[in-house]
Amino acid sequence: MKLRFTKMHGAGNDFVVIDATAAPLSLSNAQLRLLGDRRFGVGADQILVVEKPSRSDVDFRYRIFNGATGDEVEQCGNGSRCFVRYVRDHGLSEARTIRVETINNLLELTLQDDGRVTVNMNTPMLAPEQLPFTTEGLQPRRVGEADLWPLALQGGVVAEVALVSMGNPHAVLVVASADAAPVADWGPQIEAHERFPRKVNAGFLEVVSRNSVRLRVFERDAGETLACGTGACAAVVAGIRQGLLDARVDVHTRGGVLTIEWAGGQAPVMMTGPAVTVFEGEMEL
Ligand SMILES: N[C@H](CCC[C@H](N)C(=O)O)C(=O)O
Repeated sequence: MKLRFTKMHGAGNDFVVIDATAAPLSLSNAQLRLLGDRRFGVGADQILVVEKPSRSDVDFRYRIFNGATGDEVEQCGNGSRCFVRYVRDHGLSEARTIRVETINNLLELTLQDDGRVTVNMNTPMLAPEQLPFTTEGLQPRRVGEADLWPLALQGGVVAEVALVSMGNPHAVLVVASADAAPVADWGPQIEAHERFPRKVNAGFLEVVSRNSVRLRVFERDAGETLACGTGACAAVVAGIRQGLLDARVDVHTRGGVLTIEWAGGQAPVMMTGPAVTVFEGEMEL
């Protein structure tokens, strides 16, 4: 089958985007992994499939698959911004604000005049069972409003993590230096830790000031990406709850800057950042 696709990125987190609004598309796990493969396929952190919505009060539905495993996931912040650029550039919508459903959420996204996209990422979920995370036998350490959970890693190392779900699960560690953080060593251990039955995205957060942070994320089923949108949201929520950050924070990732705003409590997390089309292509699948 010949498949048309668009290659995009949001702050260096890259995607293959496919239009399935005209006809349903069912890609096998092997086909999804081939699309994501950086040697034998197109190469991308995630594959995004744009579909017609399942309900009348929403404009589109979009599905997200991690490129390395072909597994479907609940949420993708950088991907949601690229989704908006995609539907506008491909004439699928003229609207400036678009409502889109994912497998477990409903997002409202707005294309800004400067070309960036603002996404209402909804209220963060903070209960361990919402990630899920198994807590038995563990006692968290309270810092501000946040519970920091001790994760036993190899070599007697204990990593204290704050837990935040943005629809997908995140474990956030505060570190002295993002550049020097042991992302390659601790990232996979946290990602696959037995207390996360559905694995987890691991964020390494360096607080530069109350309005500026540096962040690296070892993503679930993707490894370290240049940016992680839901990871940036989770990190800012974790930092605010620990009393380290104000309500509006610039998150400096290796691929670019995302601006995250959260007023606390049940307020939604608002994420603003870039969405770039790199090229259009076609692949025999
Ligand atoms: N690896 C993530 C999905 C992609 C999230 C990330 N690319 C973003 O921008 O939020 C997970 O398995 O939950």
